[in-house]
Amino acid sequence: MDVVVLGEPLVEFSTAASLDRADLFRLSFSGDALNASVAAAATGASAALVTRVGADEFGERLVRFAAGHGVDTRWMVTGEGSTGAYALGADPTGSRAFVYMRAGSAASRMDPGDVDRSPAPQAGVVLLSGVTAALSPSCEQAVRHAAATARGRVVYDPNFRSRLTDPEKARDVLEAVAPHAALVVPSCPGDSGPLFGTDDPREVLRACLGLGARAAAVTMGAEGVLLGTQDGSVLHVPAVRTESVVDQTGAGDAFAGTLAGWLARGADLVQAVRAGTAAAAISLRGQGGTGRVATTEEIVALIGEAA
Ligand SMILES: O=C(O)C(=O)C[C@H](O)[C@H](O)COP(=O)(O)O
Repeated sequence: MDVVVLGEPLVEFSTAASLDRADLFRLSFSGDALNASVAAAATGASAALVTRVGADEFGERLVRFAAGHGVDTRWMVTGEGSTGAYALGADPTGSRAFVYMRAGSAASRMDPGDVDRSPAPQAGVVLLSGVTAALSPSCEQAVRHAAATARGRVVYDPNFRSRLTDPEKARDVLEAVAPHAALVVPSCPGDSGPLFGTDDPREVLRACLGLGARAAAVTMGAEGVLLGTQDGSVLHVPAVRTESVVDQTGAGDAFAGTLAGWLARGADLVQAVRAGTAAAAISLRGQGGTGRVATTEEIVALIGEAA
């Protein structure tokens, strides 16, 4: 398997209105792990999502949705607990608001055994996230175990969510995973404040490398990506401009999933980051986490090179 993603797919109820007023929601499917695995599969890499869904209609639909996007669903198993869901809307300031309905969900019951039963240890790239680690203590163990047992490259997206965890716990997981990571992809701002106490991207980069990650790609939205490696090289990769921004949800996951797919297909780090920035820009054109998935042709047209 080229890419294995571990985490929780979610049913998504989204609206452009504010959550305290909206009465019509669009139903779709998201969650950081699903968004990333769909993006990885779209690169032409083989990509599996390792998770559990509930024995309910939404669980079945999530599996169908992932399969429809080319994700290998053999390790999306049915377990106790319900399928997780979230509502996405605008908050009063105009930025996005999330409400989670995922406590005790089937995916939150994953444990290190789910990793051992999956192709994660042998995969070319294993993509892990702070959201997955924050779901429950057993999920945190699964993330730590997946990082420690991966023979391929580990990519870690801290994806800090204050509604799921606190900075101290999130930093603990990051410190445990970073020494195993080929690449850490923190957002700045976003992950940077809670995890590193700074919104200076160069400091965030230094901190990630200081924790032992072989490379770090600090994502800065419209400011692009700051990519640095242990040999001291630092490169600024500009963002790909896009005019029609509908919704930013899932842009970070599209970045991570796409770069994981390109890395697994033999691209170097710089190419993979460039591909990720193109996929992130295209994802801004769709509503929700999977509303607009970039094709390889679109990515190649934007960055002028192929994996
Ligand atoms: O918050 C969670 O747990 C989710 O999984 C919901 C969203 O789909 C992702 O969070 C989007 O993540 P970004 O790519 O950073 O926009």
